[in-house]
Amino acid sequence: MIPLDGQPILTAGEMRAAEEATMVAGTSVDTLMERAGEGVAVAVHRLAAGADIVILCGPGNNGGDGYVAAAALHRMGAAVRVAASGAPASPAAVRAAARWHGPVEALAQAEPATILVDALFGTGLSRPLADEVAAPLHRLARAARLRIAVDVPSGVGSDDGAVLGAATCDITLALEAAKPAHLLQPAAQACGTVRLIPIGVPVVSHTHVLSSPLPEGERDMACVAPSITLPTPGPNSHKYTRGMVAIVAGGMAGASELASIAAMRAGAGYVLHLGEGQGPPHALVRKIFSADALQDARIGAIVVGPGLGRDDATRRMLDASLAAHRPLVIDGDALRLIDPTTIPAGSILTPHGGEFSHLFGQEGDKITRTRRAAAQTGAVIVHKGPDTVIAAPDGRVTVAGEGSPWLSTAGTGDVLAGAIGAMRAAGLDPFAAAGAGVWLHGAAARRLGPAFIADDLADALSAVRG
Ligand SMILES: NC(=O)C1=CN([C@@H]2O[C@H](COP(=O)(O)OP(=O)(O)OC[C@H]3O[C@@H](n4cnc5c(N)ncnc54)[C@H](O)[C@@H]3O)[C@@H](O)[C@H]2O)[C@@H](O)CC1
Ligand SMILES: Nc1ncnc2c1ncn2[C@@H]1O[C@H](COP(=O)(O)OP(=O)(O)O)[C@@H](O)[C@H]1O
Ligand SMILES: [K+]
Repeated sequence: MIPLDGQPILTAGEMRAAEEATMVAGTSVDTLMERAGEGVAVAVHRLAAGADIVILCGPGNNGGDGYVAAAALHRMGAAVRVAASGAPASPAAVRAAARWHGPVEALAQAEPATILVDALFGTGLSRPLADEVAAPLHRLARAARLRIAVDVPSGVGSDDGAVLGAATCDITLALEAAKPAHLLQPAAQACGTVRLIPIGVPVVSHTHVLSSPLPEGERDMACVAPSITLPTPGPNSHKYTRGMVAIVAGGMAGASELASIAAMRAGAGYVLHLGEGQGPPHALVRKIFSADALQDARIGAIVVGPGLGRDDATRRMLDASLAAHRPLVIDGDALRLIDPTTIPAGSILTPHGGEFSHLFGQEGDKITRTRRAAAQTGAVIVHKGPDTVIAAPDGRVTVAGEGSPWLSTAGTGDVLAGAIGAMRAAGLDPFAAAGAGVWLHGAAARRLGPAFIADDLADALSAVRG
């Protein structure tokens, strides 16, 4: 069982194409189903620790995996039963079902078990679950102590993360690759903890789960997405090579203060706070805002938008920021003021859902929408939320799975903007800087645990810098 960190994410269509290519290369669908079912059985056997198991099998290949797993668990000596929503329909599922020699209970009358394995529908689900399937699924899920989904919980939209009747599971065993539903809400919540079971289908994708930073030596050995890097000072570093970040302050001073402190704590060598105000930290360099102050060629990133306000004066500050021709992180109010056709290529935009819809509309799933917005603007888009999607104009996407729901507190977005500014000013390209900032932000939140405030989060960035 492999964690999702850095793994490719494939849509149902991409997964089918990868599976077909594997079959053309000589591996039969039965072999793939065998590997899937055996892998699921090994994991379930370990998780069940001797408790009784009921496997719910659907009509397609997800159900086929269930029958294979049931036969394998029986061979392992587990107390396993099968309940089916109907007869197997796909040819491979028919062959798999023939290998299960025990009784098959009707789903509607199935007795509960301590361990529920949900193999009703996988990536092939094409419409919401009918009541006659959803009702017994939920009844059996409520009665079980542990709920394990095969590939995806039955009743989620694999590509868009919609919930179409699924019962919430504790563990999802994803076959070969992550699917968007494992990361995108609300389906991700129905998945519980997601672990991968490899089944020997080579997969490539432009979409990956955001990976943790890996130490230098381990990078080539890990067969995952390019890992993120956190820029670290060397013996010859000085404050400007570590990155100078200018933060444009506006009417709501606290927000830009948070961004400034976050930039410092994320590792910037020099943070220039352009606005009124005084007080600690003493290392923060404060200057009144002027267009001239943004002309300093050493500035490696300008963060504009946190607490900026939306009046004519702040619009001029945004215009001056755009005219400075320095790398930009555009957040908050600046996302409401900006004309999307004037966004300089190479900028990083950090919209939450509302800001994103205002700029780019709402059509399509979150990954597709974000990728399209990046291609349209030439900017890296960090589409925030419990399932933050980061898209580059060239089509690369990473999705951050593990945040912390405690991030849903005022000011945490300002902290993120500052952290990304620090990464960009240190020389990372916009996509890498966005990924590094989002990772630092999530890691700091997880470290803090419950009920922190944005000020704590900014401070905690130092501790997860590594
Ligand atoms: N992609 C791969 O490499 C592999 C995939 N396998 C499994 O195959 C699954 C995909 O299999 P399928 O494409 O057969 O699809 P599913 O098994 O997910 O379900 C498709 C079947 O359910 C029906 N159906 C769809 N929505 C329904 C609804 N709401 N109510 C009632 N019936 C509905 C369809 O008409 C079809 O008969 C994966 O999730 C995975 O578990 C494995 O068997 C092995 C390898
Ligand atoms: N439920 C949640 N789970 C995980 N992360 C969340 C959740 N809610 C918000 N976040 C994260 O918290 C930050 C909030 O940013 P934003 O909405 O701009 O807030 P603010 O403007 O108050 O700073 C974003 O990084 C977002 O991804
Ligand atoms: K399933």
